[in-house]
Amino acid sequence: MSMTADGEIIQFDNVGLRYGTDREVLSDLSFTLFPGRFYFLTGASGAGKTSLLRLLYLAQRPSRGMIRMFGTDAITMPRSRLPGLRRRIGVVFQDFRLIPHLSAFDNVALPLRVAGHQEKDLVGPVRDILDWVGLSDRIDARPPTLSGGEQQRVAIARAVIARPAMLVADEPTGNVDPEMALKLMRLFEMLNRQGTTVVVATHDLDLLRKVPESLIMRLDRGRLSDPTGALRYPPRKMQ
Ligand SMILES: Nc1ncnc2c1ncn2[C@@H]1O[C@H](COP(=O)(O)OP(=O)(O)OP(=O)(O)O)[C@@H](O)[C@H]1O
Repeated sequence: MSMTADGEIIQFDNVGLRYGTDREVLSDLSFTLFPGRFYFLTGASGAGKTSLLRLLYLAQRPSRGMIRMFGTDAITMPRSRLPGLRRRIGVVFQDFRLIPHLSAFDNVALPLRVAGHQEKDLVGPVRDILDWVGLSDRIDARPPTLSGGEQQRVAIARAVIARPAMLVADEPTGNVDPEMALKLMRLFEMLNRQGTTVVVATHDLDLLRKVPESLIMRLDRGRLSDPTGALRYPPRKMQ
């Protein structure tokens, strides 16, 4: 049974974001994300997708409004709680952001080492997850020697090695070919079926059709709409 099986995982209430003194790039965002669901965030370039994801993975504070995450008020909580909360969120970027001089193994092991896991305890899980993304024969390879699709699979393995409750991906298929994009979506779907809440930002509308059970959030110049009712969808019954 997942720790987050009940209630909401994330709640935004009247959230706004401006950078410096410019106009707001996100306005009046009120929505709830429920555990175990698969969300797409769509919208034109500049609509604010990356900004919203940065709020979701706690890389950015909003200028106004309330954000609750995993039952904690993310705005008023002491800063010392931030790392603990962040550890429950895995992040995948369009440009992979792997550490080039570390092997695939060491890139994936990093979150566990940072969290203080013993070497003897992490070798098995890291090998298993690299096997799961289909890279058991590239464990010692450094990122610059891997293809885009291989690098993105290392990045996905790194994002989920610590078993996050939520996986956030910002245009994860932007730098891979359509066939690999489909494979990556299948990995996200598999994680979702195991209970991970998934949020994928993309402007690729074809991708949305690849995950029929997904819920769609649309950003238009910083404002959200929900063509499929994603924002008020009830939690899926846990089996
Ligand atoms: N650090 C920043 N400082 C100032 N303005 C920013 C900053 N980051 C983003 N913006 C502005 O905020 C708006 C939304 O940008 P954001 O990157 O969130 O959109 P996006 O939907 O992800 O776009 P894209 O698909 O092109 O990446 C844009 O007008 C952008 O110029």
